[in-house]
Amino acid sequence: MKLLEGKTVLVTGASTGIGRAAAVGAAKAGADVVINYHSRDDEAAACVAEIEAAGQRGLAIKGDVAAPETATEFVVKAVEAFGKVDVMVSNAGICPFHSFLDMPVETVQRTVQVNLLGGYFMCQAAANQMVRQGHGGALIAVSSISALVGGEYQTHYTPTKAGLHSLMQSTAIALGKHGIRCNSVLPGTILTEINKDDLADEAKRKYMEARIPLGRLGQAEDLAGPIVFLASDMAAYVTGAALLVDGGAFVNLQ
Ligand SMILES: NC(=O)C1=CN([C@@H]2O[C@H](COP(=O)(O)OP(=O)(O)OC[C@H]3O[C@@H](n4cnc5c(N)ncnc54)[C@H](O)[C@@H]3O)[C@@H](O)[C@H]2O)C=CC1
Ligand SMILES: C[C@H](O)[C@@H]1OC(=O)[C@H](O)[C@@H]1O
Repeated sequence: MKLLEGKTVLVTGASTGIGRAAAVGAAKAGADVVINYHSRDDEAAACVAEIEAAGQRGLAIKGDVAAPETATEFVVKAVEAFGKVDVMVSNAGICPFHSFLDMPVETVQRTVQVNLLGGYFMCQAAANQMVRQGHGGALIAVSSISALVGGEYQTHYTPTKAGLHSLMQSTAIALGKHGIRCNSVLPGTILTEINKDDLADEAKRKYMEARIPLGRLGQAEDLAGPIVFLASDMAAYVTGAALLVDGGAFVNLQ
């Protein structure tokens, strides 16, 4: 029996990067998968094709996670299509690198709305559905190593990642009585579109690589296993936890 057989997994921001790897990983582990995506119809369709190639049902629903109604609609459409929601992977996020002293108000507001409030509304909508269903579930937030450390050009971003980590701790308490487990993954530096421009700087990329005991930057697929694990019954007694997936970067002080 596959780890996620019989489960319906929802993933936000899944047309690219970590979200897509999580969606495809969940399908390979036997889940039907519904993805949220913001704008890239072609990439969303390609993700659904990968889910179907793994032998599972897939569905893509467009929407901006910053709008609370997107979360309600996402869950309603997932239930209409596949009957239930067992897992919510709240992954959608942005990181427009910018210096602190002249940070535009709109950049701060949008980053908080997408990363933190988007995650909040998605997890809340999924949890309400899970409570109605009455057989538990799992919420997984894609937080970051940046929940634990700072970034000079990420003063608007790192608080949202700390916020998601904190959200999973509080929802673990609020939802434990309903059998809903709440955990976060804390990726290190993973090569995706979100940091393509930042890591185009060869010196920065080499510096980041040199800080990682496992000797390489991460790939989106490195997150699939940890997310599938936390979604699965193998993690039945894991809640309120945060799993670093960073090649050892966080512990590498000297
Ligand atoms: N790449 C990295 O080094 C790390 C990434 N993360 C987090 O992982 C998550 C995924 O990012 P990546 O896969 O790295 O980059 P990515 O840019 O490939 O993925 C982000 C996804 O979120 C979607 N998205 C953005 N705004 C949205 C909105 N308003 N509504 C719906 N979807 C929206 C994008 O369309 C994209 O598919 C983000 O939350 C990011 O903060 C965390 C730690 C490290
Ligand atoms: C986008 C950044 O490269 C990435 O985002 C994170 O959360 C990591 O800590 C990296 O800074």
